[in-house]
Amino acid sequence: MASERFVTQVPIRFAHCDPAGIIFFPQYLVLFNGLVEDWFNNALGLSYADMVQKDRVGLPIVHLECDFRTITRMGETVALGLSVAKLGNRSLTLDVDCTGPEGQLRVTAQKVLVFTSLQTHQAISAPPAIRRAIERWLSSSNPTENRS
Ligand SMILES: CC(C)(COP(=O)(O)OP(=O)(O)OC[C@H]1O[C@@H](n2cnc3c(N)ncnc32)[C@H](O)[C@@H]1OP(=O)(O)O)[C@@H](O)C(=O)NCCC(=O)NCCSC(=O)c1cc(O)c2ccccc2c1O
Repeated sequence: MASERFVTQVPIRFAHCDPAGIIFFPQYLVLFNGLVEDWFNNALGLSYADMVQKDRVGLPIVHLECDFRTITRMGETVALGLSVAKLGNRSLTLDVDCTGPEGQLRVTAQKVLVFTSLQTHQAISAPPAIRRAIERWLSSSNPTENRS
């Protein structure tokens, strides 16, 4: 699939870290979930809150692979990046990563998300408006740097 990429800068705070001042590993998963929300809101032009609260569409994770390569410390600002590996029928596979201020790769991960009905908690086809927005973003020529 196309290699369009969404990037956002995130300050690493006290609450992200263990007593050693190093980011605690589950926090990466929280940050990567926020990255998906930011991608919806700021790159796809879709409100993630509306998807969940109005449309009652869920996007739970069903598969995760993660490599932790270098530590990240409190006080650093890191870049979180996202690209679409595969847009399936009911699933969306995303490659996400975290890089340090000097561009060192800290974490790489691949996650598979599934569109669900929040009424039934069963898988559903990707809603057409979401599919169209992702396809439009994939075919656009400029990588998105989130500046919010
Ligand atoms: C999500 C499920 C209900 C899916 O059930 P099932 O796997 O039976 O569905 P299908 O067989 O139809 O498959 C759909 C689709 O997904 C692909 N797939 C399924 N499993 C995997 C896998 N392990 N690895 C790779 N791919 C998989 C499959 O190939 C199909 O792809 P197509 O593109 O071909 O259609 C069920 O799996 C389930 O309920 N799982 C538990 C999910 C869970 O509890 N996750 C962890 C916590 S939830 C969470 O973190 C979460 C995060 C959010 O951001 C949310 C946002 C909004 C609402 C809720 C959120 C949320 O709960």
